[in-house]
Parts: sequence; C-alpha cells; structure tokens
Amino acid sequence: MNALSNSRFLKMNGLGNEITVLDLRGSAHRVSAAEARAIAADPRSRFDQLMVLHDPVTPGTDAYLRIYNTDGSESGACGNGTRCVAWAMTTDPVMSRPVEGDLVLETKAGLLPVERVSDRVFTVDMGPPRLAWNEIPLRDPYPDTRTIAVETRLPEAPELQGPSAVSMGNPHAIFWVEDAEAYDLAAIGPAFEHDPVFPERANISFAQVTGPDHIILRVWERGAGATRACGSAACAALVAAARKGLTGRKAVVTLPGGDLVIEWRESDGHVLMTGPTELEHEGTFSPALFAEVA
Ligand SMILES: N[C@@H](CCC[C@H](N)C(=O)O)C(=O)O
Repeated sequence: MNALSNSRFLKMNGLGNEITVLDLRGSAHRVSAAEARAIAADPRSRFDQLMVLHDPVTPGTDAYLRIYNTDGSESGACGNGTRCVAWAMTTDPVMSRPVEGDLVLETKAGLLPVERVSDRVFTVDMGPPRLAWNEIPLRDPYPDTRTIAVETRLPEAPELQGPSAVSMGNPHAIFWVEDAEAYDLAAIGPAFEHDPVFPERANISFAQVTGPDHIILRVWERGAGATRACGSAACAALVAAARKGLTGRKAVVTLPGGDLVIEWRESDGHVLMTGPTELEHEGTFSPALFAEVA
C-alpha cells in the first residue's frame, strides 16, 4: 500500500487559489511527482498547489514546506498556500501545535515569518524579491530586468512584449496591459510559460495598473494553469510596478478571487502579503488514488 494511503488532508483556498495541505511531520516520506498528480486528479483533494509540511530544518523555524503544482513540479514559493498552512498550524485541531513567538516557515527559497491579523487573515513576509537575471532565472544576462524580451510572438496579441521579470522564490513575468480581462489565458499562457528565455519556465501575469495603489491581475501559473489568485505573482507585480514608477510601494492587488494587500517594505526590502484563508473540508486519501503510482 502507498505510504500516503489514508493520510489526512485539508482542502483549503486562499482567495480561490486551490490549496491542499498535507502534514508529513514525523515521517521521512517525500511526495513524488506521480503522487502529487494522483492527489490533484481526485476532485476531493484537487489543488493548484499541494503544501506538504515536513519537520523543521533550520533551528527557530516551525516547519519545512515542499510545494507541488498540479503537474507534479515543485516551486519555491506559494503565498496563498503559505497563509493556508499558517491557519492549519495554528488552528486545525490535528495539525496545530503550540508555537513560540511568531510562526516561521521555510521553503527551498528561504524563511517566511507569518503573522496572524485576524481569525482567517494572515500576513506573510515573503522575503526580498530577487531581481538579478540569473536569480530569476533568465537565459540572457539582462543588466536591468524591469523590461526583458521574450521570443514568443502571438499574432492575436502582438502588444504582449517587454514584460518585467521578478523572482519571489519562483519565477514571474509580468506583462503590462490596458485590460487584464481581455486575454484568454488558456490560449496564450502556455506559450509564455515555456518561452525559451525562462529556463525554469515562469508564472505569467497580465497586470493592469489602475492607480498608484491598485493593480488588477490575472495569472497563468507555471505547472497549474489559470488560477483565481496567486500570492507570489501579486508580490512580483507590485515590486515590478514600483520599480517602473507605475505604483508606490504598497497597493491592493485585485485578482479574480479577491484582493491582496502587498507592501514592498522600505526598511529591509521585504515584501509583505496580507490576505484571507478558507477551510473547505478535510478528508483522507483513498488507497485507490495511488493504484497507478509506482
Ligand atoms: N499560487 C501560488 C504560486 C504557485 C507556484 C507556481 N505555480 C510556481 O510553479 O512557481 C501563490 O499563491 O504564490
């Protein structure tokens, strides 16, 4: 029987970004890409991101997170999922444990301190953005990543050129558009996600700046497709907009699922993301789910 059979999970969402939370603290099991795809294929545990809790690695942290996309690939960041994990680790009767001081989570991209704002609302310190071409990463050595060139040319949308690039622990490209609703993400997202200038693919955002403190954003996520919200994309868009002088350092980012408040803190250059979480249901993985997994 597969090691994950009968494991308990929480199905949550952060602004409609579908998140499944699995607690593997105390276990040496590491979820494989095939297991992640099997979990995503079941409507009860379907996710845009699977957030897996492991025992802490760095002293002073509360858990190490592995983050999986629907296609089984791994990411270094998921803002909406991190808030959901924070809720689970502080509130769920099975997953919560006493936390000394602030909750600090760790991913392969770094440490993420989290603060509770209210019952279901959390602020995650997403850390500093990575702006150098080789940190994002990009294929070509751009001295300035506020505007880069992509190879993809879409006859139906020739204006989609010259995005900004930012890493929030995962790669993002932000196209500046007049109307973020005007684009069929499923038709155009995959081409940009796989553009050869992004050696690790990229999350693709279409950003409409409506004022110095407001951005409307739609996101085609690497490895997951069109989602109702993407926290790291909202952070990347605010940073890129501020760098281009399109907004200040704090803005509301409106996604199809709702609003996130994003601040690029002047004092230390960290990006703070504030938004809600929602528990939909809990369940256990049926052994049949993993029947085809080696
Ligand atoms: N939805 C997430 C970001 C998801 C990660 C992404 N698909 C990747 O592969 O980098 C968020 O809320 O940040």
